[in-house]
Amino acid sequence: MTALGFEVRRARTGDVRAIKELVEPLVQQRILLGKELVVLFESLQEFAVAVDDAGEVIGCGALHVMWEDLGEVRTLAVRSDWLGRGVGHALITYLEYEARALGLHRLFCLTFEVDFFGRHGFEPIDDQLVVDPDVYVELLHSSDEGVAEFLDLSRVKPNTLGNTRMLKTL
Ligand SMILES: CC(=O)SCCNC(=O)CCNC(=O)[C@H](O)C(C)(C)COP(=O)(O)OP(=O)(O)OC[C@H]1O[C@@H](n2cnc3c(N)ncnc32)[C@H](O)[C@@H]1OP(=O)(O)O
Repeated sequence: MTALGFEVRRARTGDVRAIKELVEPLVQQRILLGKELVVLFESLQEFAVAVDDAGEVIGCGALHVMWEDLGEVRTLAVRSDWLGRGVGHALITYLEYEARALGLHRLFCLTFEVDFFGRHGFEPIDDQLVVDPDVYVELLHSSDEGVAEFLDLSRVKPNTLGNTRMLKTL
């Protein structure tokens, strides 16, 4: 038994289907960007999961490296029966630790959960460009949809409507 009834650990291949199941309703509500199973397997090393004492996945979150100093928190979700019990806090704490270990100094997120991220030190950045113009041009070469959202490209605008762009300095 763990003290809080759950623990956060690096994700394993055996967690991927549970992650997909956990995020699917949020994808349907357009809260999270949808990812096919193959994409989840391919980005497995980015993921952390929260598991209850029975080993069931009750939360997930991912850290995507975008540039030398810049990363993004992605796909943070907690199962509805576990909300408000510190699982989200534990996941974001884990991802921030990983970010620092990787040498990142800034974390971006695009979210409706402004209060939650605000309490964890993220601040809204509106339309502010947070990378130098030369880095912006480099990032345009990325085929990643999340990076396109970060760059606020017009083709992804339907995905980002109503979300708040936030940044935290680590
Ligand atoms: C970048 C992106 O991924 S954006 C997408 C973000 N995710 C979503 O929008 C999906 C839907 N939302 C969720 O899944 C969740 O609401 C999350 C992930 C945002 C937060 O997860 P939760 O596990 O509920 O967060 P957590 O329990 O840590 O904090 C929520 C509240 O519980 C309280 N809480 C209760 N117990 C604890 C505890 N032991 N430790 C910390 N906080 C606790 C917190 O104080 C907080 O209260 P507050 O909101 O009044 O400040």
